[in-house]
This record gives sequence, C-alpha cells and structure tokens, in this order.
Amino acid sequence: MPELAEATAAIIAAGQRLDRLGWVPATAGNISVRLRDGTVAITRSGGHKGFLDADGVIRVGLDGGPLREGDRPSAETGLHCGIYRRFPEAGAVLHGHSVPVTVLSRRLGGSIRLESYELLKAFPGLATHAAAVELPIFDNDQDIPRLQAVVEARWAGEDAVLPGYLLRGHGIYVWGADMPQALMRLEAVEFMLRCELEVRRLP
Ligand SMILES: CSCCC(=O)C(=O)COP(=O)(O)O
Ligand SMILES: [Zn+2]
Repeated sequence: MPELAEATAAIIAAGQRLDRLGWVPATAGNISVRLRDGTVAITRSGGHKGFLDADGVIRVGLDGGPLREGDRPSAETGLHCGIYRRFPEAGAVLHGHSVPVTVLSRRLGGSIRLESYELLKAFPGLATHAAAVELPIFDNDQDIPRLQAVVEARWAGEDAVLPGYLLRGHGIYVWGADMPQALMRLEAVEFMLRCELEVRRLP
C-alpha cells in the first residue's frame, strides 16, 4: 500500500483520466486509495476531479471521519470506506457518472447482465469470455449509511462479489487491488455498458 504522496499522485492522474473519458462531468465522481497505515486518501467534496491538486486529496479513517478537523471529504466517503472494510484486498476505489451507467441504470431492475464479452476477463476469476455476470444496481439514496447498509446486505447473500456496482441514475463504483487495476476494471465495465446501450438502440 502506498504512502500519502504516492496515493495523491495516483488519484490526481486518475481524475485526469476519468475527466478525459467524460466520466466525471461538473464536480461528479470521487476517488480514493488505501494507505499503508490503514487510513484512506480520498478526494475532497465538491471539486472538479479533472483538475485536482494535492490539496484536493485528504485523509479519512476507515469509519469515514476526516483525520484533520475541518476537512470535508467526498459526500460518498461512506461507500468507499464500506468497500475497504469489507474487502481487505481492495486498494483503490473509483466512482464516475458516465452516460451509459446513468441511462442503463435508470431503465433496468436490480442488476445488469453482462454476457459473452471478451472484456469479462477483467473481472477476477473469469478466464474466458464464455461467462455471464450480474452487476448489481442499487436504488440511489442521499442517505449514505442507509445506502451502504443495502449494499452490504447484497454482498452478504453472494458467494463471489463482483468488484463493482451501479447506483440508479447516479453512477458506478469499481475497485481493485491498486489504482491501475481499478482503472482497468472500470474501463472494461464502461466498455461493456457502452455496448449494452448501443445494442438497445439497434432496431
Ligand atoms: C455534482 S455530483 C453530486 C455528488 C456526487 O454524486 C459525486 O459523485 C461527487 O460528490 P463529492 O462530494 O465526492 O464531490
Ligand atoms: Zn456520485
């Protein structure tokens, strides 16, 4: 796990990449990395994630509380910390608001099926495209502790938890062991969701 300076550089670079891809419009999205001391580096609330500097990244405990009084971490810090608490192997979490995520999650029920995509191999444990997964979609909720409780209830009922989920009409969460893996998984999922959106537009 990295120290704060390395994590901050990774978060700034990830924000620029998500911005270039159009996945963090306005002040949407948030990004975090688990630090070597067990705390979490996360984006401040309300800033544009494509224009982050070192001051835009702050530290919180695993309970989501800022380590420095007065710091205001992402409004969705509770979802990041819920991932880190549940999955000790998670080292980085990405949240974006892409068009495919937003449109598809508004149209579908409790999950979206991703089947027979070569990029399914980006998920852990899937060695072939000949597979199908159900990516969870949760109803959006401004009450983050209540939303996190719903997410945890779903995880409790699953044998193999996928490293990602959608929030209806809102966005996507994806995580990985480190930032490169989290970015790779997010790009794979976003690609498959773009395909799903295109398929639904075909006559
Ligand atoms: C303008 S986006 C609304 C909040 C949100 O969904 C988001 O991802 C960004 O919130 P943050 O507090 O992390 O800046
Ligand atoms: Zn969001």
